[in-house]
Amino acid sequence: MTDQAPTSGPRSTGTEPGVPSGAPAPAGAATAVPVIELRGLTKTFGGAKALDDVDLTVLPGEVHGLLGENGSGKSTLIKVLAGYHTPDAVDLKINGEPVKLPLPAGSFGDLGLSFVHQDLGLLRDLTVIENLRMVDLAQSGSWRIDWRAERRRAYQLFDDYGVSLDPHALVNDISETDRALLAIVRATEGIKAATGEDRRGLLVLDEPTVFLPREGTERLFAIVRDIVANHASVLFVSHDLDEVRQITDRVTVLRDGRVHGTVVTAEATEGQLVEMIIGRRLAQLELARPDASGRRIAATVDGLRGPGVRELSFEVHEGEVLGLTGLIGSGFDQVPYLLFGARPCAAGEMRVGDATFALRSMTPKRALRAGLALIPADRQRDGSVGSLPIGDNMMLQVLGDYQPAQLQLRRMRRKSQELLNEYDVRPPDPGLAYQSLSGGNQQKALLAKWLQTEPPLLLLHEPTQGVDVGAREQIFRTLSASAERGMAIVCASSDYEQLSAVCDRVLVLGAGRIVRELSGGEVTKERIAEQVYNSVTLAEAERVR
Ligand SMILES: Nc1ncnc2c1ncn2[C@@H]1O[C@H](COP(=O)(O)OP(=O)(O)OP(=O)(O)O)[C@@H](O)[C@H]1O
Repeated sequence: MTDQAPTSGPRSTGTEPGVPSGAPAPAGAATAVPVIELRGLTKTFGGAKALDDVDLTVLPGEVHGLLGENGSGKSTLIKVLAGYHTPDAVDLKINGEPVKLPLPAGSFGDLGLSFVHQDLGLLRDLTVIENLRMVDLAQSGSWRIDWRAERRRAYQLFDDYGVSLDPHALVNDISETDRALLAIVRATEGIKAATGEDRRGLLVLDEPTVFLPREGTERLFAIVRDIVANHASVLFVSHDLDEVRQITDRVTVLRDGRVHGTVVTAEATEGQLVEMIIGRRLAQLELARPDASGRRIAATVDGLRGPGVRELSFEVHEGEVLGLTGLIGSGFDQVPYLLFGARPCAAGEMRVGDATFALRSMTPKRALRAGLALIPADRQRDGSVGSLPIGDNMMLQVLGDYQPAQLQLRRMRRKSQELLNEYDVRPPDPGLAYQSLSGGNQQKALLAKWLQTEPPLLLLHEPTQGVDVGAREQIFRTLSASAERGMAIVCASSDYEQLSAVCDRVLVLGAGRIVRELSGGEVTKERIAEQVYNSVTLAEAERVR
């Protein structure tokens, strides 16, 4: 059975093939055979139903959004399609042909499916070019690889996509943004190769924009439009409703593993989509905090230089949330890692309280001792131990408060349970492996882990990426409350809505320097966006001056 969207809201199209009138109809789709027709998909993990009798139809030439709260089953659906999970039950047709799941490894490409998974699916110890060509080279059967020709092709390809990537760089050493772009280029090339002249295919993008600053998203959307113009389709998973409304034709909303409804995007307001996703409306978020500019300075950064950062000096007050933003390559996203000693920097000093640190010799250990905490964007790699239970992950940082640990296990478990409930991590079971949590729930657990330590200076990079609209608001409130208690927070983000919701002040970076400071009433989504777009000109003017 399929729940349907409220009748007073946007017109539900159910899950039947066919394009409703009023939708930006993909050419010829009304009569066309669906690219994907899923019926009755059910998947359980250890008795818990992650997907329950799900139907989904994606039409040719359509961008279809897949929405839902954290843990509602979106990635599981995608991993079933990719052959990673074996479903309990499903009927699947691809381009009208019945297909038996799970697909043998690697065979989804032959059926015209291509994926960008949430974790991007790249091998970090290999180079950019090896990741790009991995599958083709493995399947080519040739014993010799002409690396010079491969490099030429890679440069040409990156040029065509307007991305600047070094083919020989190790994937481990490139930025999160570049990794996302690489995965997108690889998958897009995959679908082009698979769909050829008139075969129809599906590019599946599971939260592809979380690592992409605004202009990266625009580049991705241009790629998506190009794909659907050529009659292939895209399944697009995102928590960003602006993006969803901009790029999708229809959306299907999952709630607790079941289809809540499928609607024509153009006929739904943002409020209606929110209500379909979380089952309630969001109240206007007002986080009025006292002005922190007169409070004591919590940290001063002087002359910071490092990869992407040319000369940066700023201070942050106790109780202040300071935002850092900019375009790709402006350096804003490097700052939290450089200050924490997680990436090597060339020069600079930081004063925290009474202590002064040469940033060149900063290490995470010293940073922690100085009262800093870092919540990185790449939670799977940098923020956690995936195979350990959620509870252990959350208590790692405060083990010292529970000594001897063998005798305090029950207290630790109680505390981690409390935190899971407070941060609405689902399922709230401290004994489950951290990696079995959905992406957004991992992020909530990570925030809980660090915020409980009440660090005097908290460094954040894209703190709500992958988090659903309801939980995101809860996180904004938590950050605001932490600041009110005196915590100084530095938040690097390209999410202007997030910055405007939580920040007292925002520094816009261009070419590694501060080009604009916004404070008070200037900290709005529109004003931040405007200044970021102007930052190239501002950075150039600054350089000439
Ligand atoms: N390998 C696994 N083992 C156990 N449970 C799992 C596993 N993978 C997913 N789950 C559970 O299945 C449910 C659906 O997870 P899924 O990752 O599909 O959610 P999602 O909608 O993609 O969420 P998000 O928006 O946070 O990425 C969650 O309760 C999750 O904990």
